[in-house]
Order: sequence, then structure tokens, then C-alpha cells
Amino acid sequence: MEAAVAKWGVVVVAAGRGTRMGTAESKQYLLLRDKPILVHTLERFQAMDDIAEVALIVGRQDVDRCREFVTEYGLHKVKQVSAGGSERQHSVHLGLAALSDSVNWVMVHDGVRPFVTEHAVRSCMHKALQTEAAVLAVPVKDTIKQVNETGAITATPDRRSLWAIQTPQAFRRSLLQQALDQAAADQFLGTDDAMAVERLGVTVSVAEGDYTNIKITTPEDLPYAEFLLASRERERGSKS
Ligand SMILES: Nc1ccn([C@@H]2O[C@H](COP(=O)(O)OP(=O)(O)OP(=O)(O)O)[C@@H](O)[C@H]2O)c(=O)n1
Ligand SMILES: C[C@](O)(CO)[C@H](O)COP(=O)(O)O
Repeated sequence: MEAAVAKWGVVVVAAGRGTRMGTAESKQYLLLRDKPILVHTLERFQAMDDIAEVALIVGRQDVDRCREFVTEYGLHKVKQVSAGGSERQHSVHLGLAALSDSVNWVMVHDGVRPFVTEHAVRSCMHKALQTEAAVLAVPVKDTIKQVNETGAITATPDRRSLWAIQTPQAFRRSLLQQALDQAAADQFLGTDDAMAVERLGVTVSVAEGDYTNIKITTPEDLPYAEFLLASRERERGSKS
């Protein structure tokens, strides 16, 4: 039997409130130089030939302005802009349902990770095609301690086995669908997409990414994001 051709879709989740950022405007709409953070993120996938379509999941109150961004910034791979759920995992579940039926491989990406590189996305896609499920990650640089509610250290896991997990997270679509359906049925909530797949007993692989693929989360991330943007522009300028 002939192997089905991979058709990739991306679910970009941006329906969070950005509580840890603490700004009146949700963090995904804060301007990084001249454009909202979310637009920078969408442009990463817009530029990749092997991405067929993007489903963008945002807060219900932001659907209209995001549809306007799609037109204003020429983000024609964004085929769907729809409302998310109360938790990230619910937003991912809704995004998966919004992709065209013909999409058979999927990546999930945080709308607030605008510095992911094409090289890193490709290595995640490649690893997923080999193994069914893969996430970008970097080895942790600090020593990590487990601390109890009284503030006492209870364990120091071996750092050599610890990785900080990022997005994109890439899966055969049917596998992620099964995992999220099961998680919903069991009322299981994970903090990333891989957790739903792991609990099915399926191995999720790691593709090594970059430390610069930050999730813009707290106020001190903003000046670093400006710095990263300026560095990327300098790099592009020196290549052209
Ligand atoms: N119900 C939710 C919650 C989060 N997200 C998205 O998931 C990504 C990663 O989440 P996080 O950084 O935690 O964003 P927020 O939930 O917005 O932040 P906070 O936890 O500080 O409120 C973000 O792009 C966020 O918009 C989402 O689509 N739907
Ligand atoms: C999916 C994720 O970005 C991987 O690091 C992260 O777990 C999202 O978590 P958050 O609690 O929504 O910040």
C-alpha cells in the first residue's frame, strides 16, 4: 500500500488571558516593535512551504480583530479563526477540529512563541514523521529541585534527564485526536499536548530546539524579546 502524503496543519493557540504578564491587553496582542506578538508567530508558519494551513484559536472577543490581522498581514494560510476554551488543552482540542479533513499531520504551537526557527520546526516535523509524536525541547541548564509546600527540598532529579519542553509539538493527527478525546472523557488536563499522548502509552520523542524559542510569559520576557527580534533582523541583514 502506498504511504499517504503528509499534509501538515498547525494549531496556533492564543486564547489565554496572560495573567502572569499582568497587562490590561492580553500579551499576545502586545506590540513587538511594530506588530503584535501573535502576528510575528503566525509569520513563522506563513513562510514555510510545507505547512498547508493554520487554525488560529483566540478569545471569543478577539475573533474579529484576528480576522482583520489575517487580511492586513497577508496571513493567507490561516484558514480558520475561532474561539478557544477555558484551558489551553480545550483550545487545542477545538483547533484540531477546525483543521481541514485532508490534514493528516499536525503541530500545536503557542501564539506567544514568536522566535521559533524554521530549522527547529523542521526538525520537530521530521522527528514526528519518524516516530508519530515529537516535541521541541532543550536540556535544562539549572539544577532543578522538587520543593514541598513548606519550602523544603524533597528531591534533586538528575539533570541529565531533564529537558525544558517547548512548542511546536507535532503528531499524526489521528493520534492527537484520540489522545485529546480520551483526556476530555477522563477529565484529564495536561500542561502540554504530549501529556495527553503519553498517557495512552505512546512514546513521544524529543527534537532538540533552541533556548531562544521562549514563551513570552512574564514582564521580564519583553525586553529580551525586543533583543531577540533585533538580533534576528541583524542576522537577516548580514545574509542579504
Ligand atoms: N485557555 C487557553 C489558555 C492558554 N492558551 C494559549 O496557550 C499558550 C501558552 O499559554 P500561557 O503562556 O500560559 O498563556 P496564558 O494562559 O495566556 O498565560 P497565563 O497562564 O499567565 O494566564 C498561549 O499562547 C495562550 O494564549 C489558549 O489558547 N487557551
Ligand atoms: C506547552 C508549553 O508551552 C510547553 O512548555 C507549556 O507547557 C504551556 O504551559 P502554560 O502553563 O500554558 O504556560
